Amino acid sequence: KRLSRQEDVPRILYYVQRSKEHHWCCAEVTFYCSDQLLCNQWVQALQRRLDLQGVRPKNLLVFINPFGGKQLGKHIYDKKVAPLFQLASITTEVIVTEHANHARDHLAEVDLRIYDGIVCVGGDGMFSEVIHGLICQTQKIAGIDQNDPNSKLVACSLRIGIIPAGSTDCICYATVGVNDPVTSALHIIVGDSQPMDVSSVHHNNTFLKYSVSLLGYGFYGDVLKDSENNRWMGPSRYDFSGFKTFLSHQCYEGTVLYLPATETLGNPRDESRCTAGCYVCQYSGKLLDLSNNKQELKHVEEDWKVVKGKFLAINAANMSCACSKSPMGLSPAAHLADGTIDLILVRKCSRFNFLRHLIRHTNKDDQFDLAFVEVYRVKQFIFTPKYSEEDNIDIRDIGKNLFGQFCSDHPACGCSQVNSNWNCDGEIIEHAAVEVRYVLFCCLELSG
Ligand SMILES: Nc1ncnc2c1ncn2[C@@H]1O[C@H](COP(=O)(O)OP(=O)(O)OP(=O)(O)O)[C@@H](O)[C@H]1O
Ligand SMILES: CCCCCCCCCCCCC/C=C/[C@@H](O)[C@H](CO)NC(C)=O
Ligand SMILES: [Ca+2]
Repeated sequence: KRLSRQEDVPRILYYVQRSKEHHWCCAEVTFYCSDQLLCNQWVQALQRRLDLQGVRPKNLLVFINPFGGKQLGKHIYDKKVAPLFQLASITTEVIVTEHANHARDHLAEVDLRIYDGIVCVGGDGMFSEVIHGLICQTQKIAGIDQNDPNSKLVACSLRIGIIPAGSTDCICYATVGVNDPVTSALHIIVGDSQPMDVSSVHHNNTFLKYSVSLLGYGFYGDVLKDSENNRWMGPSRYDFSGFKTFLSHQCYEGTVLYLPATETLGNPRDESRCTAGCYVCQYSGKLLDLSNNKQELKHVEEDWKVVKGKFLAINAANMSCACSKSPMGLSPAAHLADGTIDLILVRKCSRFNFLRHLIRHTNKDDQFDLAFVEVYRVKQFIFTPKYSEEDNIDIRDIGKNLFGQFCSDHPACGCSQVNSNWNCDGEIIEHAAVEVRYVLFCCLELSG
């Protein structure tokens, strides 16, 4: 950069600048050149360099959920993201969703070959819609039956970017390190990518959902269920329902069967923290490729472990699940793409002890260093509630009619005969009995 003379042609070069704690911003430098020809040569040479990179997207399909989080999705996209895409010469087709599952259904059908990636502006629920549409279309084309829990899914070739505009934004936070729309837009522009583990949830050999962040039964299932009635509160609905759910102190009885992940590196209580280029994920990725290409590793019955009991929470974390409320996450050492799930079992305990565990989600203390908390790194698990789901409906109805809340029927135990439901990336799964397994790490995220 040098001082401008009147006849000089100004050219602005925009670049990514790192600022505080994982934040990125767009900075610029202005060049002045009196030789027009030389100036154009420079611009063309730089453009050629950028084109050669290949990873940068040129055409994106953007979904905006206008009702996620504080309902600012459209504003965030128009004011903070679209101008950056324009500067980077990225063309976009923008769809503002009109109803829930609009993005999922569109993606399941549309010809995706013209796009270099998909962007979702919203929260975890919106990201979940997008991966469902994308995975479903990919399996349909490949003739894969998603209902068969043993099906080998085909990897999706498109990357998904998230512009955070939801309430928790845990998938964005856990992958980028922060939930900032400008940072995510810049990661998308430079073509960053991050593989992510995807788990499938089945019930009686029927496919229910895919999960990429948290699958939570008990506490997080009940928080979500209650919070859906208070969507008008925006993100604070989770605080309100969290407090109510904490006070209700419901525990749920059932059996967990799990298959420990023995071939991968690390364990849920080690000091490793998954970041871009993580060696644990790279090592595990190679192993997974090997076992996929050769023959499936056979698991004998003895490999499965059983835990029976009364649980306040069963949390299955595919990734750390870090978010602004829990900066280290529900499972700080979980990996984004190692093919495993951290299964956290919180057994029945006093309200005080449960509060100690919850508070440790928000600070750096070890939330697993408590006698009533167990954590396992698994490839697969099955949960069977003590009370069958058919009986459960009857019990719930009777309970509601007679007492308003069924748990008051046996206060001494504090254990509910009503089942909880699963919170799957912020979406409710009504079934309590589920079979969950790692299925693929295909969905590359642009904001990595
Ligand atoms: N136009 C729409 N009208 C109503 N619901 C929508 C619309 N578009 C998407 N949805 C649904 O809104 C739900 C919540 O969206 P989203 O995840 O973006 O926000 P959030 O729930 O506030 O955030 P988070 O998931 O991070 O807690 C999703 O389940 C999605 O299916
Ligand atoms: C009384 C103190 C209580 C403190 C509890 C703080 C715990 C915060 C943990 C946040 C949940 C992180 C897991 C993310 C789940 C998302 O998939 C989901 C949808 O966005 N969000 C929620 C809240 O269910
Ligand atoms: Ca994982």
